[in-house]
Amino acid sequence: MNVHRSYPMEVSEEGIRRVQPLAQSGLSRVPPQYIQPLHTRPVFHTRTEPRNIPLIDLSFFDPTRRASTLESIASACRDWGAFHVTNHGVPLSLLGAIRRTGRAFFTDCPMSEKLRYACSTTASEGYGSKMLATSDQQQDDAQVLDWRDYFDHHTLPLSRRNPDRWPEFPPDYRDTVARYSDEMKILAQKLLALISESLGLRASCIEDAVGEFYQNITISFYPPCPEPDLTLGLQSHSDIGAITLLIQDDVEGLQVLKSGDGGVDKWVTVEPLSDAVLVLLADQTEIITNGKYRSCEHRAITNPDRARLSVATFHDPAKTVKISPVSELIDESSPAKYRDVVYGDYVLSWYTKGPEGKRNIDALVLDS
Ligand SMILES: O=C(O)CCC(=O)C(=O)O
Ligand SMILES: [Fe+2]
Repeated sequence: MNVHRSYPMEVSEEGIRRVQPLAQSGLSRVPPQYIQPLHTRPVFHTRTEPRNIPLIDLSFFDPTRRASTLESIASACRDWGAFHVTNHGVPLSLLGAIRRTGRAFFTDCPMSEKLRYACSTTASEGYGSKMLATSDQQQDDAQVLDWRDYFDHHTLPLSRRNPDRWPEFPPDYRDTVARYSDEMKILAQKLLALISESLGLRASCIEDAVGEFYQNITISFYPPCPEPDLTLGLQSHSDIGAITLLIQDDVEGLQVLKSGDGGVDKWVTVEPLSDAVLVLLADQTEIITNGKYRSCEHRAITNPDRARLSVATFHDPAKTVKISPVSELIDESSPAKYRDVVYGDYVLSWYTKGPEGKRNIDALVLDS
């Protein structure tokens, strides 16, 4: 059966299936390409033992609080690779504005208008949904699609920023994304400095290793899904750059993988906190810190009732930058654990092999 043709309504001109019209078509079962194999399906657990990721208040003024904040950052980075920050300096009205404008684009813009911004390759800017990577039907049948549409913006360096390629609706969309980009850059710098200091490094150490930020902002929209136990909004992955700053609306869905006692990993749902920003360490920070801090594996689950929105701001090195563990963290008793990698090669391998879990960074681990 040609499954592509059996759901004609939601396939756009360039052949990419958008999830939102599919969800709105009132189907009671998801098409087969969205069904996860048994081992990656979300297992719904009763929340008898709620566990929250660490919450760190960045408003320290006296030296004693600064020392304990650095200590909290160190343990959050070691144990989770993720933490919430409050009093982060980003105006709360701007967090509200980007959630509002992002949601308005997805819910109030007609599809014909959205498709003016359609992007057709995974790395390009614009309105997208996960695509089948090949034109080979058999191979396509083996792939699983995410229950998600998104808009990706190239925001920094300024030479990559062209707001004409972003939605015109709602009217403050472009200005909001540009202001949000600038604020997130400042916060990412502040956080990389604190993360460096929490390892006893000079404040600029990790930022120096990353170099000028290549920043992308992805607004993800997860429509309600009729079969949440069979699907994922976004498959499990770690982000490939240096540091990701994420906000969500009030609908739960993001989960982080927490390694537990006895080597048992558990998915923990990240509680939506409207004023907080979630920090996710990404793969290049794991390499730079020689594995002292690990990147955070995460995924998004779906729900049957409410659409969910998140805004992820990625800060990556330039493609030409060589990433390696910093010399300050290497000595005889703690040798380099990762081989050097040119960031562009890392990205290429990610797009070739796919994001599943953390297998890309695992390929760089040196034998001890
Ligand atoms: O929607 C979310 O909360 C996660 C988004 C994400 O992980 C990503 O875009 O890389
Ligand atoms: Fe991610």
